[in-house]
Amino acid sequence: MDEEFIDTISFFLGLIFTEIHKFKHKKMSATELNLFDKHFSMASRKRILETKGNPIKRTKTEPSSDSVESSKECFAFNKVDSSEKKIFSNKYIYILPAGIEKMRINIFKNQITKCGGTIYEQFDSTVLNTLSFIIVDDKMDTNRMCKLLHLESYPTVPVVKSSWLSSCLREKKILPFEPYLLRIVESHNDSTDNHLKSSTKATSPGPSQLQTFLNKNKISDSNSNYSSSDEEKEAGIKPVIEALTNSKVKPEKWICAQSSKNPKPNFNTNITDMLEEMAKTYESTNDKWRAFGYQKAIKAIRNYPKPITSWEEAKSLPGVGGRLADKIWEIAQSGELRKLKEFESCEMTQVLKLFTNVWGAGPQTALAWYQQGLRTIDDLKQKAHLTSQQKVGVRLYDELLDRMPREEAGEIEKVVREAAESIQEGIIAQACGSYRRGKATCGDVDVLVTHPDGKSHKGIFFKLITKLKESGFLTDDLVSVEQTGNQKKYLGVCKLEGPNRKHRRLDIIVVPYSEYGCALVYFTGSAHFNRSLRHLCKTQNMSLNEHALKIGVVRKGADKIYEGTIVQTPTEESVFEALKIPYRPPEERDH
Ligand SMILES: Nc1ccn([C@H]2C[C@H](O)[C@@H](COP(=O)(O)OP(=O)(O)OP(=O)(O)O)O2)c(=O)n1
Ligand SMILES: [Mn+2]
Repeated sequence: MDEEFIDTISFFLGLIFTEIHKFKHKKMSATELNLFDKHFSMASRKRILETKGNPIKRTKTEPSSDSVESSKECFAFNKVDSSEKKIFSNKYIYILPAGIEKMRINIFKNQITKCGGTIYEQFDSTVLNTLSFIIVDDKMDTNRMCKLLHLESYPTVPVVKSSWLSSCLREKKILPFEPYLLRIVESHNDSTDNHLKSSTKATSPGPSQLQTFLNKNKISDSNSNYSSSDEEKEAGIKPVIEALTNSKVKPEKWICAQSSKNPKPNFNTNITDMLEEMAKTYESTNDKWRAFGYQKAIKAIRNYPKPITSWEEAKSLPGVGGRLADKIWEIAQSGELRKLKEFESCEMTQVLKLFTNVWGAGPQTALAWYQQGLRTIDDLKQKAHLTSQQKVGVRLYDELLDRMPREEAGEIEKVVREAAESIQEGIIAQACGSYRRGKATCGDVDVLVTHPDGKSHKGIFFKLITKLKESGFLTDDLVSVEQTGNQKKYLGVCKLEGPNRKHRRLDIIVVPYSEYGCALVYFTGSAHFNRSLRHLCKTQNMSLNEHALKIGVVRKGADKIYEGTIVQTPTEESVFEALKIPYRPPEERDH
């Protein structure tokens, strides 16, 4: 995907996160609850009778042994084997996936099946008669649920929030629906009846028993503002997006306008540490947007000038919605986060984290390995089908995860520089990345190579790599050559001579001198600093990447209609100048 496109999506997503609000739940009275339970128990008895011999197709999820195992841990299903507790026998369940993490859905499905229940993989109105209940995300509201399920009104089966299911699984019994039932949306104005009509689009001829009951008792919800009608939703979000699309960020309002040096103290490290762990977990389970949401919130919390002392304070931060505010508040109050503990005790999450740390393996590969029953790095070594990169990643697992002291990165830079100079006089070889930003430790070394005469860089790439291999410095290749335009990149592993040396990741990038200014900015980073520069560019009809800075770019939405023209930027300083921002030394770009 185009990086600019990702920037745009990330930016708007952040915005939308900020726009989402949570409203407090009102509870049903005991009488209301009794009526409700009575209705549902009657309805479900009737359904069970009806379903005998009913030909409607149901798909039963195959409980794969590993995921059942993992969920056993996730829900503390130990000691008593859950299979002995068939709490969902004769229950036909549909889980509306919107808003529930993929992994959680899989766990639910496996657990329900193990507890004797039947999962409907597909929903359409014909299965309604046979369903026992519908599970929805805790944040779901009635309008949205009806819309997603293509229902004209609240269905005649209980619609229950997923936390009810979690509690049932944990306690190994069917708990009362209260307070987990999804209720009909009520208006903010007083004319409840009117609103009920419009909000539920009560178009069904002769309202159902449930509908009548709800109307009579004026049951109200809760999350009404989160996602109401389409029109309301569009009216709320679209203008904000339009306003932002049209906005021009002035250079002085640029996201990274502050130097990263002497960063503000973080008054909420306990919170950001735990949320970081959550974000990492979501990354390893391929839940990119959730991970992004957490990262955005973490940034806001880091910048917050004092310890967070209330839920409202947490909720007021950019990027923090109600559910995240709940978590922040939970940490602030108790020093713990149940959800994180759940993750930590969940085998699958832990194994996915372990596997996504293998160089060359992403979340999908990690999941595939997990599904094959592999659990440890040794399992991978012995049983997995590995690419050549993953073989290196597995063999050097611990060493490649270890960050090196910056002094060692300096030594590696020196070896590459001396080899390059011995091939071509006057060559420039500069370690960029975290090393150039002055970080105390480096994950890898990113050496940028060029020649000021504008032509001698050509042909150096293969000579340099060969030389470093012959000397035994480069031990493994990950990507032998990756060509983008006029730049060539090598990704591999090196090891300095001497005792107690570890294998380290090394990238070597050879660029023409004409692209050196932009390449230096790009490979020095940080990645966040680069994103902020690209965002700034967009507001000035420019574009920036590792090759060039262009002006006069014409965009329509995420597309570039006109590519613009290259501005000569021979030095890093000239890039900043063209962007109309003051030069920022590398150590002040560590955002
Ligand atoms: N998605 C990315 C990845 C990298 N980069 C740029 C900025 C980084 O600073 C530089 C080097 O990438 P690294 O992944 O090596 O990151 P760092 O060197 O900053 O950190 P580390 O110490 O983890 O290597 O490339 C980027 O702009 N966007
Ligand atoms: Mn690096």
